Amino acid sequence: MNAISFENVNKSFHRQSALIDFNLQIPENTIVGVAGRNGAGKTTMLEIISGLQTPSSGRAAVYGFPVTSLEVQSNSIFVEENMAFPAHFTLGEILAAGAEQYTFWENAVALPLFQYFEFKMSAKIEQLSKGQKRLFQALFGLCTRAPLTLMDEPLEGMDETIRKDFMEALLKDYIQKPRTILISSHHLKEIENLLEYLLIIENGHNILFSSIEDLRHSVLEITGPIAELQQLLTGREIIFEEEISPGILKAVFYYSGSKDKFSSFHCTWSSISDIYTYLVKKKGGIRDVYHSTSSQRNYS
Ligand SMILES: Nc1ncnc2c1ncn2[C@@H]1O[C@H](COP(=O)(O)OP(=O)(O)OP(=O)(O)O)[C@@H](O)[C@H]1O
Repeated sequence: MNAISFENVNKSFHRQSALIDFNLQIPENTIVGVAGRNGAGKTTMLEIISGLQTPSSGRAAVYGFPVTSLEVQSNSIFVEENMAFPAHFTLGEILAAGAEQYTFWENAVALPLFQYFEFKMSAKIEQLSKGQKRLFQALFGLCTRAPLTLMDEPLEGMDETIRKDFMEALLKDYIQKPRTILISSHHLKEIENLLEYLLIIENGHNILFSSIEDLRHSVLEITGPIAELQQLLTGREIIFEEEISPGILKAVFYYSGSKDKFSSFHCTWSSISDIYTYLVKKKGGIRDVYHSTSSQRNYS
């Protein structure tokens, strides 16, 4: 069954389009990574699922229910930078409230987890550093074990060791209690081993939604003499190509067969984070900016 579906969703803020003809079906009980450049539309998509934003047109649903319905709201959690807790509560009181509010919360898991990360139950949210606050929000979201868990850049502000520990906790907790988790991040390389699916959003469009398993063997990087490669590449969907040295071409393209066919060339499957980079890469590069400014320099 699909946990989330978007049918032709458009969302604009005044004249700014954030999501355009957005279609998506996410199966239930999976961990999905949401990637995209700044301003791509990731937060807008998550806010629509959580009911914080309304589509300008089209339909978004969770298990077939409207996103703002009680069924959805009482079974989901949205972890994001502005996630607020009552300011006068201690951390211990916040956790007690979580245990009361969320059906699947288990103190036997939650309390040792907060203890491991050295949170003092007598402290208040305002006493936490920026990174500690983000960690507290993310752990709280994890401990709710809500059937639909949305996390918008939960790793931001956490130091490297905390990020690793948090991701390990997330994976272990998910194995104990499978649910649908969407996690947006600019650190795809760090989270890719957690993920079962990857969604890439570019300029408001869903440009890729695929299982990680399929993706690992779907994009080939091949390097060889241009004349020989050009023949092989005819008719293929090229994602990226560059003449890396005179007469030598590097090409990246979708391919679903055995790579043995290309064994006379240097040929590898693209990693998940490289596929992402190729798909969202701007034409040219920062090198071109400097090249054009130096050639336009006028000293007169
Ligand atoms: N409240 C708003 N008012 C006006 N424009 C908005 C608003 N929220 C988002 N936008 C615009 O919608 C587009 C998508 O923004 P969104 O925050 O969804 O991107 P994002 O992928 O989460 O970006 P980032 O990685 O930088 O957080 C951007 O062009 C942004 O300027």
